[in-house]
Amino acid sequence: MALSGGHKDRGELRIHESLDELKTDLADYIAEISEASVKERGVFAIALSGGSLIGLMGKLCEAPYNKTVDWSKWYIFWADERVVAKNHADSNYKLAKDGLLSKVPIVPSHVHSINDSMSAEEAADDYEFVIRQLVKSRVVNVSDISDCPKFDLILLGLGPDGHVASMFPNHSALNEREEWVTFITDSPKPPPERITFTLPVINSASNVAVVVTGDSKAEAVHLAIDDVGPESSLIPARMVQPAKGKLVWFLDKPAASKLEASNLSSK
Ligand SMILES: O=C(O)[C@H](O)[C@@H](O)[C@H](O)[C@H](O)COP(=O)(O)O
Repeated sequence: MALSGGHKDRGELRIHESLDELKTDLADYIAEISEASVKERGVFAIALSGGSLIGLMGKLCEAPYNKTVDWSKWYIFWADERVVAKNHADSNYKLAKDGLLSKVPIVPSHVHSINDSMSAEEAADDYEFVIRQLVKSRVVNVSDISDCPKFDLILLGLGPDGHVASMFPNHSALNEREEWVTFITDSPKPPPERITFTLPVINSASNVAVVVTGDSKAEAVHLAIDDVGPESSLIPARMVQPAKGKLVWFLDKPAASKLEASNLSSK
């Protein structure tokens, strides 16, 4: 790793020399959390996002991870999903299936994608219901400080506008405190209809990783992590603050290029 660092409440920063190095570090990190969760709870509940994340997780399909990870214990969820058919090019489920899930021995019944035959509102309610049943049976752990689900790991990408999952700047979805899963019909990033985990769910996870590459994200990374004053408080990624869990940023050098040096140290 080129640089690492941390910020008092913005988590651990891992800045990588190359995409290859980032991909290896990300695969190691996910494999370690999977192993620890299976040891502690017998299962591993992971929530994915869309975008470049799935490609950056690609090493998990290769040796040694394809053989060493206990795939039979994985339960897959989506932190956000586009409300389109599962075989549509915009589907985050399809992206993950083609890029990851079809290449490793995950149990098909452990893959919890949204119901794609419903409206966005119905799909959000239905997905929350599914998660509630799995919290009851403890496939998904429960938070000890709220009634929220406590996913073992939630993986997020970051948009150039600072969005995470499908929570966009200045959108009312950011204020949702009751629901676990909400919906939007006016996403500024197409397609417009999406469902998304809410901040209470993201911030109840045991581990949250935000995976960001490329210089188009440098300003959003700076606003999400550095102490830059009031304008940054509206950045959705800055609202990712796990209450008791651990937050880690996986960055490449271009994405980290606007970070203040005081948060970093060479490795
Ligand atoms: O469904 C989505 O659109 C995503 O879940 C979204 O939140 C994504 O993670 C970011 O937009 C980053 O996407 P990129 O990594 O492709 O820029």
